[in-house]
Amino acid sequence: MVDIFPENWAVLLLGLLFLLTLAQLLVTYVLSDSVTPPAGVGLFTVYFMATLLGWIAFSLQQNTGMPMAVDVPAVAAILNSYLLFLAAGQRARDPRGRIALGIACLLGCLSVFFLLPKAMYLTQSGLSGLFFAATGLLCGRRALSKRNVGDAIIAGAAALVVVAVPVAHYQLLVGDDMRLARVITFGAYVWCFALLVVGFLTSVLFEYQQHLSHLATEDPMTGLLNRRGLGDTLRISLAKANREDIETAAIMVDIDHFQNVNDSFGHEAGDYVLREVAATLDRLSRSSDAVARIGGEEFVLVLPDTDLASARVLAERICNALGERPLLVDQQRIPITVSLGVASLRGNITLDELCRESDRAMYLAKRSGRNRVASVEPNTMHLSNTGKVG
Ligand SMILES: Nc1nc2c(ncn2[C@@H]2O[C@H](COP(=O)(O)OP(=O)(O)OP(=O)(O)O)[C@@H](O)[C@H]2O)c(=O)[nH]1
Repeated sequence: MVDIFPENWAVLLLGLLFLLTLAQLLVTYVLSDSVTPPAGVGLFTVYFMATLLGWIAFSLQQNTGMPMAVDVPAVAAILNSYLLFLAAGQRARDPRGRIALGIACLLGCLSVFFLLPKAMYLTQSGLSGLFFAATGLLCGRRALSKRNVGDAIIAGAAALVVVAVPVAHYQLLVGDDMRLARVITFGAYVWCFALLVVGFLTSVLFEYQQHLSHLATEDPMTGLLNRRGLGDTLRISLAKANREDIETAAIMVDIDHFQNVNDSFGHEAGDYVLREVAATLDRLSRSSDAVARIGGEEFVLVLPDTDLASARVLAERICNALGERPLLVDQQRIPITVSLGVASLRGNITLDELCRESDRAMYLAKRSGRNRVASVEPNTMHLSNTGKVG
């Protein structure tokens, strides 16, 4: 037990923790430059830096016997564990408990001026255990909701301290062994800190990887699928449709004279129109349909297990919903209409074929005056007579 007493380990551990913190800071620095920096990255960075300073104060006190007017390491431990709770709350976007635990933290820090060492130790480790328990709850919940293993590691690290504190208190209060109590909490803090660094890095990198895979399959402006995402989403349902000879329909949607919107109202208004159209398509389609933006002002809906007549009904509904009243952007009314092409295929079909056929129908709608629905069946074409002149 002597070997792991703080006096012997502090300097060695300090080096290890310093390296871990450096690695964490490096990754944080790289990721914080991205458009959407990871949630809580600022407070977690402050926590890691502050904890390192706390370790330095601790090893100075232990190894040099430097006299300190107040128990600085104890205050640092209370403040740092509260900081960790704040960082976890920021990452989980859950501010609950900040004020109540903040008051507890303040009282704990002030108690350093009038408590004797034993009572001070119990107060400090008790409060730290409380803040770590709250951190563990926040990160555990986030790990479940986001399915992020990094948050689970952070929760596990916090649980280590939560378990160690009552064991240490027992050794002190029942066994009257202050030295053993301190060894237990010290060991738990060190392992916890190392696990926290690993957990935070894992959590952030895991999230970053998810973000990259979204970027590859999602249109960032509208939040709809992009071409690749559409292919990924439909792989299974198209394979099923081919195997069971089920009909699949597609609706190609193209905004009419969109260039005029950009020229007359500006690109920002144009982007707004794209987002509004995307939202309407998303709202009017079923959850089993796949909606994607596959070009500048071109969208496609793929409707599994849907025949041509049903797909036309949806297309007419979209045409009417978008054309019935102008969009309001910055007090300006922007009238828009769309041309829609509907196709339905069965047999051994591919996404490319569905897009090609619905595109053919959409061009028929454009050529026939826009703001209408046209459909194609193999070798046959139908033009909507419900389209309105915009
Ligand atoms: N604001 C904005 N405009 C875009 C975006 N992508 C493409 N565009 C614009 O969309 C317009 C497409 O113009 P065209 O292909 O000529 O089509 P159109 O003016 O809609 O004419 P028709 O399709 O024939 O009715 C161009 O002006 C592009 O600059 C985008 O992400 N944002």
